[in-house]
Amino acid sequence: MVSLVRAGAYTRALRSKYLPSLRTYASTSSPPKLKDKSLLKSEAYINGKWVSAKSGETFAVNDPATGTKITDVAELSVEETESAIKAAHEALPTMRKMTGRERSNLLRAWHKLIQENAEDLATLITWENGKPLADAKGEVAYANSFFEWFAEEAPRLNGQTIPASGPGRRIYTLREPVGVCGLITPWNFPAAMITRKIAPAIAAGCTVVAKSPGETPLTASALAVLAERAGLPPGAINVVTSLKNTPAVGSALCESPTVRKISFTGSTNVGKLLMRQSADTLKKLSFELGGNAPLIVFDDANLDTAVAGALASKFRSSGQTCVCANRIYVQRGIYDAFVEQLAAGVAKFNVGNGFADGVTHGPLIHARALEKVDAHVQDAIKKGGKVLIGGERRTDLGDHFYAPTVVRDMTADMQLACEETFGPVAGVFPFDTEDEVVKLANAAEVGLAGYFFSEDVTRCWRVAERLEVGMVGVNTGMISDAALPFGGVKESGFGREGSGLGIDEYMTWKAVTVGGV
Ligand SMILES: NC(=O)c1ccc[n+]([C@@H]2O[C@H](COP(=O)([O-])OP(=O)(O)OC[C@H]3O[C@@H](n4cnc5c(N)ncnc54)[C@H](O)[C@@H]3O)[C@@H](O)[C@H]2O)c1
Ligand SMILES: O=CCCC(=O)O
Repeated sequence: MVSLVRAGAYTRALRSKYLPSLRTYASTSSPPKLKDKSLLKSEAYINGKWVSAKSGETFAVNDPATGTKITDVAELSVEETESAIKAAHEALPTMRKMTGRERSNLLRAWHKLIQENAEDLATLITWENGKPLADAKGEVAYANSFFEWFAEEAPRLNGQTIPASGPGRRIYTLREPVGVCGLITPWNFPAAMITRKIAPAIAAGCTVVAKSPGETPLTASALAVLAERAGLPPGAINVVTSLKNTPAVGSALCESPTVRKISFTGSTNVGKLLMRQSADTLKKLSFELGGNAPLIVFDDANLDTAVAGALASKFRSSGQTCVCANRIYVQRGIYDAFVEQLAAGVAKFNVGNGFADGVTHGPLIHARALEKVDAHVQDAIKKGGKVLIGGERRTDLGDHFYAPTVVRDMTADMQLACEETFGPVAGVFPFDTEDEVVKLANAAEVGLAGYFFSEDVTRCWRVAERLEVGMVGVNTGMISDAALPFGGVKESGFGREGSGLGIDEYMTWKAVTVGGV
């Protein structure tokens, strides 16, 4: 409590220092408008048709900034998921028969439509997810870059010729689409998480049943409207919407013998469940799961670069990305200067409704997310952490807002050290030596992203190799790129999305041996 009281005074001091740029916004009053209203869909998309649930059931999609309902969306059942799987299966020969160039052209047409409708797509993202409109526009561009990237990959699905071990035989390989793919994605990037899967699947010649996130289904459905306009054949892309029925829909996808591949982005616990459910049909799997990224600042770092990197990585989407820095380790020689400058950077944030001008950070997705964030902050305070800024709910803005927070004097026994917060809390831990911090960084069960800041080139090589993660940012807090092989190690899952590797997740290698040559 004492440290919170002090934090309040400190926050006020920082705020008054930066007041000219510090504004907060209450909820905007009128609902957002789309230029093309037909992009707002309440139905699911199966076999080229927009369908309601046979049961008539729906679920509400709410604006996390205001709590108001945007619309009701069809709550699909297992039976309807099975009809989507059937449609995808029937569309498979059409997609397989196309040349890579033809599939590339479909992706290009879709890419062009996304560009043309970028503003509406960004509006939908901000509306259902809450992130600031500028970030939502950035997400649309990022999401669309996967169409461009995999449109370029589709015509180049080359196999190999391999010299055989004995005489008279020749070996060559064919790369073939794996088949019907079940895609399950989360709410934090309503566009990019789904395009990162659909684009390589279509490029490879697969068909898909995408289960859109229950919290944010509207962006995925708008993308399906554009897929239809781009000329994707019926059944090639199916979008199943559900909230309450999500576990049943998920197991229908995992247990179906027709579905040959599951690609999932979400938490490690749900990933483990889906892996168990997929075991009986031995599916190909790609899992992009939870992270708990370490961000390390060595004494020899450039302080400004390190602070900018930490602010960008930690507070992107209000801390709700799987690659957000979660544990910030700072060497003792630079510790006090770093935490001061980090808190000063946070004081410049504008928290509010993502549609309001100048807002840099929006709400969290739902009440559960806020509870976890607050529990991590309270636990840190109880164990000796000192809140420099934030540390409280912003009930003045709405039910889902949490003040961006910096806590210093963090220790390894705190919850935030062991669990992904998935919210706007920067917990800063002091350390003394490189060996010590590498050990701390690698102590997590997960290993998705890791970051460090140092101007010593030999250290840069060494630490990049020592971190047990799938992706490392050296002197940068921003790593996301369609060109990057995105994925983790340990309990962050397996498989890579984007890059030259991403398409292989949707293909199989067939080896052909020709005898009597
Ligand atoms: N590695 C990555 O690329 C990546 C990206 C985004 C989020 N994540 C992780 O996701 C987590 C945050 O999202 P969350 O808490 O909503 O995760 P979550 O696993 O609870 O839900 C993610 C999505 O999975 C689906 N889902 C949930 N339960 C399911 C079930 N029983 N069967 C089938 N599908 C189910 C839902 O559509 C949901 O939107 C964090 O751990 C974060 O690190 C990872
Ligand atoms: O949240 C996970 C994905 C974030 C990204 O692709 O940058």
